Parts: sequence; C-alpha cells; structure tokens
Amino acid sequence: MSNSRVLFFDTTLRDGEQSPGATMNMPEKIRLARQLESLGVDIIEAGFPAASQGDFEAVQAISRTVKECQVAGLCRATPADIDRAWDSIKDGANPRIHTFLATSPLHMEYKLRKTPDQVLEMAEAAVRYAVKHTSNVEFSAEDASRSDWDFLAKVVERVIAAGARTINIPDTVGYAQPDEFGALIRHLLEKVPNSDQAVFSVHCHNDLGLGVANTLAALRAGARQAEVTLSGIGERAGNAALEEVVMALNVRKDVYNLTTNIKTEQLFPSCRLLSLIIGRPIPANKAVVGDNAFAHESGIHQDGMLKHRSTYEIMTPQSIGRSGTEMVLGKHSGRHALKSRLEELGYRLDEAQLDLVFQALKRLADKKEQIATEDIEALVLEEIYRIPDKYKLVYLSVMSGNMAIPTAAMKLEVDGEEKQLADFGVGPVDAVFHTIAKVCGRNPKLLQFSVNAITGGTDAQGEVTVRIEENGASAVGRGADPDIIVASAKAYLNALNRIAKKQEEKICPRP
Ligand SMILES: CC(=O)SCCNC(=O)CCNC(=O)[C@H](O)C(C)(C)COP(=O)(O)OP(=O)(O)OC[C@H]1O[C@@H](n2cnc3c(N)ncnc32)[C@H](O)[C@@H]1OP(=O)(O)O
Ligand SMILES: CC(C)C(=O)C(=O)O
Repeated sequence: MSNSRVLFFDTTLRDGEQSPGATMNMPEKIRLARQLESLGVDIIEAGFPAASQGDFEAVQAISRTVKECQVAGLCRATPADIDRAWDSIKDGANPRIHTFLATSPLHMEYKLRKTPDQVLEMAEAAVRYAVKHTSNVEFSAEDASRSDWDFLAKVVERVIAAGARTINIPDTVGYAQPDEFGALIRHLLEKVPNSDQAVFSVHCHNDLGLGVANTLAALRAGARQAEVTLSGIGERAGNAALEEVVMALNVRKDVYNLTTNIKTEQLFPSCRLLSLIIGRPIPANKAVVGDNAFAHESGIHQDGMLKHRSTYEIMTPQSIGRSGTEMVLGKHSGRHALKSRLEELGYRLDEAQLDLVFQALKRLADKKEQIATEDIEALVLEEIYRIPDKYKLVYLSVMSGNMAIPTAAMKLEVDGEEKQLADFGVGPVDAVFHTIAKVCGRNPKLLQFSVNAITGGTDAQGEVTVRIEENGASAVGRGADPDIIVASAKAYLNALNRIAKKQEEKICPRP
C-alpha cells in the first residue's frame, strides 16, 4: 500500500456505543456496519466481545456479514478476553484482534496496580498470545499521551517484536495538544527501531475539542491509521469525527497529500443513519454534516454565494452526500437572495415589487424565527398580487379569554380615511369580523372560515381563508400572519375588498 494512504478505522460500534444513550441493538449494528462498508472504511471495530453475550453475538454477526472491511474486536490484555474476541471474529473475511493496555504512570499505578515492568511483560505476552490466532493484531497503549515517551517507545518496540502489525497511540482523555501529539508520533516513528514493521494509528478523544486536530497532526507526522467515529460520538465528549478528518484531508490535499478509501458522498447518509438509530439529532452547527453546514443566511454571504459559491463554501454539499446549498431567507438576508429565491419559485418581480416583498420579509423575520418557502409565497400574494385595497388594516388589538368578553379594537383605512372602533363578539375572530363590518359599513355573511398553519412549529405563519357573501356577490379572501387573529382580519378585509371591487366593476364596467 502506498505510504500516502490513510486507513480509516471506524469505532462507532465500539467507542461510539460507549457514549451514554447510544446503545444499539443487533439489527441496528448490522445495518450501520453495512453502511460503514458502503462508506469505504477499512476497519470496523464492531464491539468489545468480552463485555457481554450480546456484544459477542453482535460482533460475530457483523464479522459474518461484512466482506469488504476488516472487522476488529477489542479486548483487554488477557488470554480470556483475547480468546473471546477471536471467537467472535474468526468467521469473518478479515478479522483483527485489537488488544490494549494502559502505559501511563497514572493508569499503571492506580488502575492496573502494576509496575512498568509488569505492564511491559503483559503487553508483550498479550500480543504473543493474540498472534497465535491471527497475524492481524493491533496493540493500543491506552493513555499513551500521558505516558513517558521513552517507556512508551519500549512498549511499542516489544509489541511489534511480538507480532503486532498496528500500533495505536490513543489520546485517551483528550489531553494532548496538536503540536505535542504530532511530535510524539514522530518521536515513536524515529526512536522505535522496528517502527517500519507496523502501521501507526491514533485514537483521539475530544475532551478539549481537539480530537480532529490531534488526529490530523498525527497523520502529518506519519501515522497512517485514524481511529474515528461517525459524528464524533464516543465516551465522554466523544472521539475525532470521521467526516471531519476525511473532509480535512480532502479539502486540504495541498497540506496533507494523503489519500483514503472513503466515498465522501456516503458521509451524510452514514451520519444520518447513525442519528436515526441512536435517536439523537445531528447538531445543526455540526461541521460537515450539520443542517447549517451548507446553509447561508446573511445577505452578504448569500450575495457572494450567488456570484461564486467558493466565496463561502470550501466543499460542495454534494461531495458529502447532501442535495444542495440552502439559502435561508431571514432577517439577515439581502435582496439578491430574495430575488433568486423568487425566481426559483417562478415570480419575476420588478425592482419596486421586489422592494415591497423585501420589506415585508424583514417585518416577518422580526416576528418569526424561520422563514419557509410557503411564507415567501404568502408574502408575494399579500404584497403584490392582491387588488388595490379599499379597506386597509392600520392596527388591531384583541382581548379574549375565559374571563373577558371578546373585544376587538381597531383602526382601518377606508378609502384613505382612518376610522377606528371597538366592539364585541362571541369569540375573538367574531369580534374582529363584526367590528370590521361595522367600520366599513357593510353586512356580509360569512360562508367559510379556515385556518391553515402554512409552516410548522408554534411560530408558524397561519393562513386564514374566508368566503363571504353580500347582496348576491361572494368572494374569497386570504390573509397570512404569525398571529392567527391578525391573519383572520387580513383575510376578511381581503374578501371585503374583492366584493367591493366586484361591485365597483358592476357599476362602472371595464371598457
Ligand atoms: C479507553 C477505553 O475505551 S477501554 C474500553 C472500555 N470498554 C469497556 O470497558 C467495555 C465494557 N466493559 C465491561 O463490560 C466490563 O468492564 C468488563 C466485562 C470488560 C470487565 O468487567 P469486570 O471483570 O467486572 O471488571 P471491571 O470492569 O470492574 O474492572 C476492570 C478490570 O480490568 C483491568 N483492566 C483494565 N484494563 C485492562 C487491560 N487493558 N488489560 C487487562 N486488564 C485490564 C482493571 O485493572 C480491572 O482489574 P481488577 O478487577 O483486577 O481491578
Ligand atoms: C482502547 C483504546 C483504543 C481507547 O479506546 C482509548 O484509549 O481511548
């Protein structure tokens, strides 16, 4: 294999599952393993077979299913754990025993209660035992980043001599800093006399948010296997995120000059599948795969994107398996983005019309967190395609509740003249309609009233449709607003305006 090729060792099913609340059942694990195979990872760490019968069976089932990747089982440095791991993976196409032992003074003294010499012997013995089953043995020096470098180098030399073909250097508690971690890998590659007989790997935790940075630093220093998880799930703050490491290598080929077998278009589908399985949404601001990773809201960015997408995107959404960039229309958007969205929707507005819709968008965005396509369409209908109004709403205030008589107080513009009134009704909508009719001096009959939440959530914009009839003429009116009572008033006025227009046209028919 070329020296520029990085092996991806995915441990979502093992370390990822150690993330509280991320437990998966057997069919879910098999489904995810198949997806990891499609993604092109080189090694799947399927579990810790000695942990439970369920883990053993899941690792075994995955080993028997997956054909394209190696399947690893993690085990402590004891014959019993190693045998258990081997039994679970031995039927697979390419099984790997992954055994580990801590090498830091802290872990050796307090956790293992062993001297460095005992740990050295135990590590060597474990690898010697494991290679009786397979030559594909990986050894991890747990808490390597807090270990004495010379002692660590000694352990690494001994386990390579015992037959380990992959040496993993974990930053178990996410303590390392990128420069330091890169230097550690370089030190081991240079100082361990038989380092050329093994692939050096890293496994970085994210306690200080440096999992990906440390992994990349290690790859630059010569490590050629990255142990990662989808979306960075894992023990405590998680592990280095697979998708972030992969895309950093891809986007910054100029820096790393490394290749992988990962099909990047499978990154989003893989993280999404994981999210569905563990019932945990991908955070919106998650690098590479979050919902906002390819969403642009501010006007200056949207304008830049419309002129040249590389102004604000360093990779394409398609490259990670998403359908496209999203221009989020909201309070930070500008006219260029609005115009482009309107054109996509088939509306070609002149500058004055665009300005009207733009101002309405800003007003709506001040009240409503997310503006949906339906909101934009409602704004166009409201601002552009409605007939000139005889009656206009200036303001409306409604009081209602189970301890008050529903009252509507409003100011309307009737043929350019402002009129105001307050009156009662059976409910708030009735009070509004009743008062509007009185102010306008009309007496229509309400035939139909319907409310439709045109976007989801409690901040949805509501669209009200009414049908009214007066003196044989009927009309439909629509109004949209996040406040359903205001939307009702707008709809009612819209219908009244249409009836008035019809009546006007009867008296003075168009030529
Ligand atoms: C950094 C990591 O992510 S390491 C992997 C973490 N994953 C897991 O722990 C998998 C789930 N674990 C389990 O199900 C259980 O811990 C088991 C089945 C593995 C072991 O359970 P128990 O036998 O009850 O032991 P327990 O977990 O309480 O303690 C761990 C023992 O293993 C020892 N140990 C820890 N690491 C190693 C190692 N790499 N090699 C050998 N022994 C080890 C500890 O010193 C302790 O030994 P002691 O009982 O003599 O004090
Ligand atoms: C056992 C090793 C690989 C590990 O998970 C760690 O050190 O974090």
